[in-house]
Amino acid sequence: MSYSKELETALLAVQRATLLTKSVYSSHAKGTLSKSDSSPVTIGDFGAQALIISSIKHAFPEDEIVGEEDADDLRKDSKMRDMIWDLVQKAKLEDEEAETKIGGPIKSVDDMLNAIDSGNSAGGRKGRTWALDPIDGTKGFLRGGQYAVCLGLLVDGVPTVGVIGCPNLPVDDDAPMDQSIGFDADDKEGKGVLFGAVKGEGATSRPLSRGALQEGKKISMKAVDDISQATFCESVEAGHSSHGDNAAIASKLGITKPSVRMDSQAKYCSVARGAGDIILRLPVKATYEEKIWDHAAGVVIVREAGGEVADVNGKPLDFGVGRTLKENKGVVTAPKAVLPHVIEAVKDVLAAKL
Ligand SMILES: Nc1ncnc2c1ncn2[C@@H]1O[C@H](COP(=O)(O)O)[C@@H](OP(=O)(O)O)[C@H]1O
Ligand SMILES: [Mg+2]
Ligand SMILES: [Mg+2]
Ligand SMILES: [Mg+2]
Repeated sequence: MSYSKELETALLAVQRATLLTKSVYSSHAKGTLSKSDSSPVTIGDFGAQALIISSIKHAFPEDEIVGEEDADDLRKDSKMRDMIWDLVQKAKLEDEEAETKIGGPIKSVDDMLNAIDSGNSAGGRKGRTWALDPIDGTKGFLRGGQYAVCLGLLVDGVPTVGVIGCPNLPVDDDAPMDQSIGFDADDKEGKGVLFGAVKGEGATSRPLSRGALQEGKKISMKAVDDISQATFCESVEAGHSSHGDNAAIASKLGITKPSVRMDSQAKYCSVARGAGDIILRLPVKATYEEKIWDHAAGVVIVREAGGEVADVNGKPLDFGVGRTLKENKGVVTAPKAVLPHVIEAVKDVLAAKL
């Protein structure tokens, strides 16, 4: 079946939400709270979740949504709630037809809080479920690094549509992947990319705009003939991915170039357009369960660009078991043809640690 309406809705919804996040990114007051797992959340995360869920509910009222955030803290904190309401009202696409397609503005504060809380689906194997990460890489967002607004559609547990907005990546698909950021609030610097993919139909990138969608261009991964020349990427945060294990695996593969460290699913987008080759996310803690919203959209984009993902044991990622990837450990991404080789190196390094 065709997913053209799903793709268009997701592209517009993510694009509108990036406008909100950009306004928070360039302001000093990010309204940061600490969540129960002591990870940060900002007014940008809440506002983006409200806008995207209201877009999905407008176009597909029956669909389930697994969103990272909930509104519990906001129901107790009127100052924070008012800051978010202000942001949400200002974030509008400058194209009436586009804005109408995603339902127009949210009507009231209660509707905004209810939208945020509609991301409470338990997920699962049956039916249509959107996995939403309103700001992925919140720590990068706070540090002035990369971050991404990520929305994936799972159909019977299978990642089927993926859309990611990366306001701080260069528009040029051939730009090298480095850590230079330099965000420009007036969009003068050629930064801000919107990636999209539908299972079986390929992946595209287009510049983020403030109105109607720009035209998309096909993207694809680079072929890796000599794995020792591959570029590998990993999280900036050592608490999210074991830099030591990642380095040992790279060395086993003969890779001598240092890793490129980047926050968020901007990593998936970068390798999907050939700016890097391999992503290593080796678990830091054996008990950590990866969240489906941290991977669903990126997995569709990377697969449609010629890549494949698996966990550290080479098992396919199972998105149909709830809000987390509890049947998997870690995530490894590479061009399809070389993934088995990378997984062998991962297994060797992990076995040597036992
Ligand atoms: N101990 C841990 N291991 C792996 N991932 C973790 C983690 N603690 C938090 N994360 C996840 O790492 C994500 C960011 O990934 P990256 O390091 O690639 O930027 C966070 O997403 P959010 O920023 O959306 O909360 C969070 O869900
Ligand atoms: Mg978070
Ligand atoms: Mg995330
Ligand atoms: Mg997040």
